[in-house]
Amino acid sequence: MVAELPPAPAVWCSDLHKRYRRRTAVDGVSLTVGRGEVVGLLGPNGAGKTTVIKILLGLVRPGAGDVLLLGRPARDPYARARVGYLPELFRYQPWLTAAEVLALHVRLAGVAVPPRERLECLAAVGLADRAGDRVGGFSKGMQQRLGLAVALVARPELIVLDEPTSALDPIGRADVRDLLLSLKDRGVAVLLNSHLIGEVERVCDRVVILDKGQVAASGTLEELLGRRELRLRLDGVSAEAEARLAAAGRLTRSGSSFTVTLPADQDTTTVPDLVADLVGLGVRVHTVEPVRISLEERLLDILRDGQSGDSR
Ligand SMILES: Nc1ncnc2c1ncn2[C@@H]1O[C@H](COP(=O)(O)OP(=O)(O)OP(=O)(O)O)[C@@H](O)[C@H]1O
Repeated sequence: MVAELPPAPAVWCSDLHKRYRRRTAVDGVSLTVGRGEVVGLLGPNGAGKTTVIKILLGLVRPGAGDVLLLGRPARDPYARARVGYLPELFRYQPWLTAAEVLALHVRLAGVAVPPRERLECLAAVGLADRAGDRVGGFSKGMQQRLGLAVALVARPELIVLDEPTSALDPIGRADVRDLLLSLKDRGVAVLLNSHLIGEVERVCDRVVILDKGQVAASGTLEELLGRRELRLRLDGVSAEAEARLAAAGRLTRSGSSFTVTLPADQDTTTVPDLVADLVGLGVRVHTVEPVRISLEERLLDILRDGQSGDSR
């Protein structure tokens, strides 16, 4: 009976609060990260993202609220051993080699990870040829790559990454994106705090937007970005074809340019069906361009709305 229960979410927290003296850092945050889900935490400087992460990991004690990691209290050693963490401010023992740092973290996690697998982990973050070099001689970006390897090495079920690409060059950022996608494929849950919205938009299943210590919005990208527009450039549009376009969604026209605002419940066949019908009605279709509001635009809208309604 128990075996049939679905596994507990990777992260579950409810109504977290944290004050530093008179400053409220976190003000009633609840969120979950499902198994194998990649969730992005977004928000302006000082929104409370790092504080939430530290509460989740048991590094900061909340004033109120409950946390479960992998179904267990955050301080439970079982849960801790299965969580990989890259802190925002990272520093590793400068006198150790990269391989020794990983060996140390594997020992701390109490997991048997053979040296070959540890090397693969260094290779995954682009440090294969630096395994024997001391960390003290690493650039900042290389130390951040090592931090990612530390977060990955003990076969975690959940990885929490606080600004994992802040020191990385564009190739490093692309590597991290690929890494996150491969973790997702392996069913590892990821909580990602990043200011790089494009990065979040590419890899995250869901996004939680924090502002002034509260959840300002959350949902899948579809839910948050909502309606999609389709821009078409067409010739030979009869009244019947125009009616077909209008049936697909709200229609505006400027000469040969048509814009259809598609409803939220459209599926993968909506656009190809529309194009096939238009061609069938004798329309010549020059371009079909789906346009979606970007996460950055949506984030700015949400934060500006919060400011205009703000009395604090
Ligand atoms: N150790 C601390 N002592 C006092 N205040 C703190 C401490 N840590 C965080 N704060 C305050 O809590 C608030 C939230 O900070 P936090 O670091 O969680 O924000 P953040 O969203 O991660 O910001 P950023 O994007 O700049 O990293 C800020 O007002 C900050 O000044």
